[in-house]
Amino acid sequence: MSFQADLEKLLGLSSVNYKYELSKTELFKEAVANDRGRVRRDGPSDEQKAYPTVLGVNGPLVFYTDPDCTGRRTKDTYAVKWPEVADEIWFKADLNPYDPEKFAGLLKRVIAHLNAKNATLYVKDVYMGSDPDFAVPYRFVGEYATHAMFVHNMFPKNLPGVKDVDARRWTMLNAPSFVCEPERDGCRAEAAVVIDTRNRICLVAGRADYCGVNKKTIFTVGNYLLPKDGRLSMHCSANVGKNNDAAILFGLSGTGKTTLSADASRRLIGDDETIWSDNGLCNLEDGCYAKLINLDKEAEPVIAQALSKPGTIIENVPPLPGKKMEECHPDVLDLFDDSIAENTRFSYPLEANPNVMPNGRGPHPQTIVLLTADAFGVLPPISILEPKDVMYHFVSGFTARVAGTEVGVTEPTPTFSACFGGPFMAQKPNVYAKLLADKMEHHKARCILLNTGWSGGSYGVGKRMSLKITRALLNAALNGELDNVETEVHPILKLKMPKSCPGVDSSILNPRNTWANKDAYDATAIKLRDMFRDNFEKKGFAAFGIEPRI
Ligand SMILES: Nc1ncnc2c1ncn2[C@@H]1O[C@H](COP(=O)(O)OP(=O)(O)O)[C@@H](O)[C@H]1O
Ligand SMILES: C=C(OP(=O)(O)O)C(=O)O
Ligand SMILES: [Mn+2]
Repeated sequence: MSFQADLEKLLGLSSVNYKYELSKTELFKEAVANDRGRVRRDGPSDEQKAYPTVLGVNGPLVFYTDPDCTGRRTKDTYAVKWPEVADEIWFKADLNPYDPEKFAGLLKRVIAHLNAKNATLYVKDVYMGSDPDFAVPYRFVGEYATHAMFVHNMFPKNLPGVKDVDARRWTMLNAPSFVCEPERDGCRAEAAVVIDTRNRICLVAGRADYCGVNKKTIFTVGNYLLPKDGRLSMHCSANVGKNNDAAILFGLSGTGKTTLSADASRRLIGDDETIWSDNGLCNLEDGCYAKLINLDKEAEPVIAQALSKPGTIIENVPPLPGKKMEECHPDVLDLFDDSIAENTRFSYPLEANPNVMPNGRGPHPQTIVLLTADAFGVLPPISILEPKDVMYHFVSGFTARVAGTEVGVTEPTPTFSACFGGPFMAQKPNVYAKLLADKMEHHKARCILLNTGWSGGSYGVGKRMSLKITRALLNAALNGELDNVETEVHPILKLKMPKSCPGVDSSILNPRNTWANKDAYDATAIKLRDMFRDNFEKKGFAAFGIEPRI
């Protein structure tokens, strides 16, 4: 069936103007010409007037999202509560149930809106995953050329050998010009992101134009589908060392998956979503989506070098004072300016990194890394985990971020997000935990908990661990240099801390040593321990057969 006939049948799109499979150059031109304010309800905002979406000939496409939408709208993310998935899907505050009738009404209204305005829609056919055994056909249909270019950058294309493409395809409809009406549409706000498992549709209705929505939504679908066939889908990055030794790095946003997996001495599999199946590891993507804020070009050379490559997309980074975006070259951007967003981003195709694994695949991992960025500053910089500890920390999914960037805010915000990616885990955490336990048992990987957060005190007193130290700790673990090292057990947090590590001052390995005020350290560690215990109780993890470890 032609894609038009397919979209008419699936969605009822009948009087729209498709731009199908435009090249990146064409999408680039369309984005520059049209994306700025074109489909916004009330025209470009002041920010967008100041920073039009533009670019030079070979530089990046610089895109500014709606100022209120510089990240994912987790509270506005839903899955339709069809009876057949009502018990299976893990509905929660960041994946809410959507009433099936209300969803049918909303979808109809979005389609009527697009038909009425004779919308131009960009269509891209890609795959989630580069292993034809399980790759999920993903059709993007949306109003922004920028989003189509993002999808082109980020996902595998032209994958031979995928079976039943038409029957298995998922379609995203992304319509930022629509405005949801909560009362009528049954949602919370003027925008909603909804997954419909029965019809294999992802709907982005309204202003949710952060590029990341176009990947995280379909990953949530992947996390729903792939475990059904025994494939473990994971919110983790992955890379491979010189001895064909693979590592996976789990972590919530901001903990270092992208940064630490981009290592010139290791080949990258992927920076965000990885499948662990009987075939080994496989990336779901074909690109990276790195944070740009305060990028230290010396400490992060792999990401920095990709900045000068053609065909990349930069999101929400303002130009340096006095620079015009028309000169657009990465050097006119102020990577330290967080006035639009802390979450400034950079999407680049994997081909912009010279050191990647072919076809996004690699062997079974020898090392499992759980990343956390503990802004309380009490977790050890590195801990060696037994399999039972891994399961405990995997379901706990702890990180603590700084509360905000306002002056005077010093209290870290704890987050417990199961499987280090709660919002994207469409099935219940025990499904992923069981698969991880089985695979770990079978492949005997070593495991560490790496704290990329604060040392020498909580946020406001201590400092974030330097990338140099974090990388030295990580490399020592990856090289097996911590396999037989002497350890001590943290008396409160029950974590096994190495007493020495090559290239790292041993005095920092026990975090208590780095705090001037030992009583404050002990009190904060106890507070964090109690948070772990409360979370474990509240979520009922014991019922999954997970042992409490703290
Ligand atoms: N010690 C550290 N380890 C990892 N990242 C660090 C460290 N110190 C600062 N950072 C910064 O923290 C951020 C980590 O974000 P990122 O790698 O994008 O995480 P994720 O991909 O898990 O969301 C980056 O901006 C990085 O520069
Ligand atoms: C793109 C995202 O992932 P991460 O921050 O984990 O890189 C996101 O959370 O929106
Ligand atoms: Mn990332």
